[in-house]
Amino acid sequence: MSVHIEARQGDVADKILLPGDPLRARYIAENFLEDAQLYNEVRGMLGYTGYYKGQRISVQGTGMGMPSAAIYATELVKEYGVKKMIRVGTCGSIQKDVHVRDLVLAQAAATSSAIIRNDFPKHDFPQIADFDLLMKAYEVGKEQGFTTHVGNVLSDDVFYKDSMDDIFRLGEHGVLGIEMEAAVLYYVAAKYQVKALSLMTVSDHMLTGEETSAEERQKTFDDMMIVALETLIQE
Ligand SMILES: O=P(O)(O)O[C@H]1O[C@H](CO)[C@@H](O)[C@H]1O
Ligand SMILES: O=c1cc[nH]c(=O)[nH]1
Repeated sequence: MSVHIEARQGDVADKILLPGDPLRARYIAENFLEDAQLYNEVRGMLGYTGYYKGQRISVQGTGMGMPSAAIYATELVKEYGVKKMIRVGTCGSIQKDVHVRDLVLAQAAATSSAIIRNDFPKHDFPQIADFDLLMKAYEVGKEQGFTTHVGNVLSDDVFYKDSMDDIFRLGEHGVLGIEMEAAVLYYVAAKYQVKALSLMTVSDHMLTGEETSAEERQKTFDDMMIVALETLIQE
């Protein structure tokens, strides 16, 4: 057991998917994994281990925001020996040509979080994806015919913002979308020398207000899971 995960040693696979929403973890376990076993219910942050195409894979909810994601990523790596982590999340687009339902691969993540700045007050330490995971996910996305964008995202501490001015300025500097966890996932991976990648489905559009139906959203989530799972087993 670790502080926030009640799994026993060996219950968690060394390859893991990390959705923010614990119910997305359950959805993945029920729809993509064979023989999935629940290993965590502490705080309702569901975690499962099962098999995808014969390979042992886990899926663990991380909650919303960087403090929560950092807790789960750290315990998974330090206490359970996880080596490859892929976040399967959602983001809001801040680019005209990045549409709702597209897939965003976070090559890097800017952040407003103090977590990294507190550790490195004198350095701007870039948060980057593992190159092999990134390359493989891009290849899989293209092979599957999914609209796949690669670039910077913003991992923000604030969901309800008083002003979008800075966010849209980041868009003018090429940032593709905003979400709340990728940067710290990359930071934990760098700290403990493991591999991490963040994939996001665009759930809403901050510039155009573009929306999608629940059914379409579900289909796109499924596309993202295929990219993430195929990447985890091939890389
Ligand atoms: O859908 P998830 O993975 O939770 O990701 C996004 O959704 C949440 C905000 O609604 C934040 O966690 C953000 O990063
Ligand atoms: O707009 C959005 C959409 C998903 N996640 C966020 O953090 N913001």
